[in-house]
Amino acid sequence: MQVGNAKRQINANRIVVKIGTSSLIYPDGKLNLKTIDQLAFVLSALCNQGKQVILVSSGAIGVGLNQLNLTERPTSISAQQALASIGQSKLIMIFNQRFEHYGQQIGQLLLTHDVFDYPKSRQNVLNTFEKLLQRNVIPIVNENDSVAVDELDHKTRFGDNDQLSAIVASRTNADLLIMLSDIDGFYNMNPLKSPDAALISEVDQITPATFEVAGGKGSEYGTGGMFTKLKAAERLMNENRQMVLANGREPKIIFDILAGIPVGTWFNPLQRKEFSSHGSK
Ligand SMILES: Nc1ncnc2c1ncn2[C@@H]1O[C@H](COP(=O)(O)OP(=O)(O)O)[C@@H](O)[C@H]1O
Ligand SMILES: N[C@@H](CCC(=O)OP(=O)(O)O)C(=O)O
Repeated sequence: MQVGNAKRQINANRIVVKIGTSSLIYPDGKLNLKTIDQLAFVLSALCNQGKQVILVSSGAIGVGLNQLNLTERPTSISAQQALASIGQSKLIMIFNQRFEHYGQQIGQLLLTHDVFDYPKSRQNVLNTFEKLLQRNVIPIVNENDSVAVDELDHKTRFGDNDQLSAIVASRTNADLLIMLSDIDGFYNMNPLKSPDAALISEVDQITPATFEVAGGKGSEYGTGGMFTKLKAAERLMNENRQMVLANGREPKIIFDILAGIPVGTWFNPLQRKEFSSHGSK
């Protein structure tokens, strides 16, 4: 782990952006239209610049709660799956409206684990991603919460969109995963519990000690907390890919990230550093 302020070397053409529920919904359950609109603007602008963008968006259950004026997440699986069904259709409708405003087409992909487990369906979904990206369409991905189950003999759930976004970034051979959350980045202690926690600007390898400072979720609406974000970063770094974790409050931060400005936490694998320090890239 390091703390640094130098300009970052980020050359990304195919980018996966993941946004968590806590960035899309205010603590009182209302939709954060400002963030949603700015996200649509930024991603549309990137497409106009010739970048290929995939959005992994959480929020189905949160928006479902909002639609039914509920403040607490129900405990039963069936109630959560029903809420996801209500929320996902509303969420994609809002995205569609906002992206249309910026002249940007979107497509929806709701995925379960088995889609990636079986070679044929994996290839089909990867073909779909490729076709959408070739046509300058932004695929908007979420887990298919309304059908996903997780039983001993029937594991189809991803469980969280942090892992799903890393799988999508890996399978689509993306250059970068930008993970937007309700926190400025990865801290050396859980900032909710330790006011003295310091932001780590760069992580070049993830060790068991890294996981020790990862705490749980920060809000009613989050799910995995920092642990699942580190698991996502670990998966990507093992494949020599990069991830930036940053605050999603103002999605314009994505422009800074792509310009190499040191915001958030840059998970930049050691091999990549060694590679570039030899002047090969
Ligand atoms: N070491 C840490 N650094 C930063 N955040 C942490 C850390 N440990 C725990 N957290 C918590 O993780 C939360 C982000 O995860 P989560 O609530 O699941 O958000 P999201 O909806 O964006 O996935 C932060 O709000 C923070 O409270
Ligand atoms: N698929 C679920 C979100 C799961 C999830 O990982 O949520 P989050 O921690 O907010 O990214 C939903 O759309 O409600």
